[in-house]
Amino acid sequence: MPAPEAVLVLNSGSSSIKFGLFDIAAEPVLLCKGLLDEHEDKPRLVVRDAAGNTLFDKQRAGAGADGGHLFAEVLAFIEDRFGQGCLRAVGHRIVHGGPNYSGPLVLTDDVTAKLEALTPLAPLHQPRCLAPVHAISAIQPALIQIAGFDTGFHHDLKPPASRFAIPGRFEARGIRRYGFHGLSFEYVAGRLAEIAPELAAKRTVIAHLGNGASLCALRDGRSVDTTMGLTPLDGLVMGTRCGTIDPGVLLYLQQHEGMAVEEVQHLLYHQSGLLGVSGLSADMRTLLASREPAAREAVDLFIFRAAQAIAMMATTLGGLECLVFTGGIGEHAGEIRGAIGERLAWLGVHIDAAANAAARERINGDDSAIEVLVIPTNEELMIARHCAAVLRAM
Ligand SMILES: Nc1ncnc2c1ncn2[C@@H]1O[C@H](COP(=O)(O)OP(=O)(O)O)[C@@H](O)[C@H]1O
Ligand SMILES: CC(=O)OP(=O)(O)O
Ligand SMILES: [Mg+2]
Repeated sequence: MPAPEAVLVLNSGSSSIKFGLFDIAAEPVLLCKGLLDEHEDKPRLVVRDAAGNTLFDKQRAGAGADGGHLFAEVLAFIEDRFGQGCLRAVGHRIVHGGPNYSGPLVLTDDVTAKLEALTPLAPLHQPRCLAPVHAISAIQPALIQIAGFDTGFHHDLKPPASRFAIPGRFEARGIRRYGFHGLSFEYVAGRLAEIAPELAAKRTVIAHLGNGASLCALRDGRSVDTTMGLTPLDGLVMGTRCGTIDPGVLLYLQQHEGMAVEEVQHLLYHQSGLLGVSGLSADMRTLLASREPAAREAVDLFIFRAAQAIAMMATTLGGLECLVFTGGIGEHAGEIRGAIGERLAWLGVHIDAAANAAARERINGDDSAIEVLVIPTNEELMIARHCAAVLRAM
């Protein structure tokens, strides 16, 4: 078998790095996927084939994370299995593109440095997205690396959706609403057009409910509003992030609770959201299984705020015809989808209990005024498509 023309895609999240290897000779096809877990004291590399069978699972004992070494192992595994020189490029999910970057592009040292300078706008994500870029260029300096931006899909967001109600001079300095999860929204919007072309032009809200969570309002398949802002801290309740909060709380904490700026940042990014409210876990599965009242309170707040925000997006769109759930919670937690649907019954949402429990693609009841779908996201495939386009243009 000839060596494939492959791209390795890295999706660096807040707790682990997912990756996919794609053959990009034609429409990208997944060759294998896996997980790089640098957390705790035993870095772990797991590789599975496209069907999910484990090809490689190695947990190395040893003190401290050693991310660079894990990347060397991934690259060696790929060459070993798929042939020397098969790798054309590495694609990365970069969370913040700032005002200057939206479409996929080749990461030069200059671009990487400019993206690094955006770290204050996504402190939880940006360093974790960029660390693999450095690690890989140290191992294989000649390998092309390509960025796909989470902010890119919202690039055309316009006022009033893009504006904060602060003086315009701040906007001129790039302090505006950007939005995130764009690779996921772009993939899901494309998939929606494939599986239900009649819905492609409908007023649609996509709910990406994962560890991070946000909504996107789509008109004619394009983003016209979203719940995240300058940073991925705004909007919905998330695993460890607070989402929308009275900005007066931040001032109060600093002025009257004696908290330093860094402590407030840590509180809002790492200790809030589902984890903060429940005092138990950031993981929706754990909370749904718990009998602790505080766990229930966290789940109820998540549902309340998600439903409120969907209605807000519907107002942007001047109505709602289609609602799509995606992300770890959106795809797997039927209880959460059902409860959000109940709170939106007044809007004409009716989720069919049996279809929802079975996580079918279409979960609305026949009498629902709004189509409700579950579409699994695939950020890695979206990045692979972007990489293929960049390589073709080179
Ligand atoms: N079967 C399930 N039931 C409820 N929640 C689930 C289920 N599977 C995954 N989740 C939740 O999905 C969230 C992680 O979402 P995911 O999109 O995978 O996160 P990430 O942003 O890290 O990619 C966690 O809160 C997890 O508990
Ligand atoms: C932007 C964002 O919130 O990403 P994640 O869901 O991976 O945390
Ligand atoms: Mg995610």
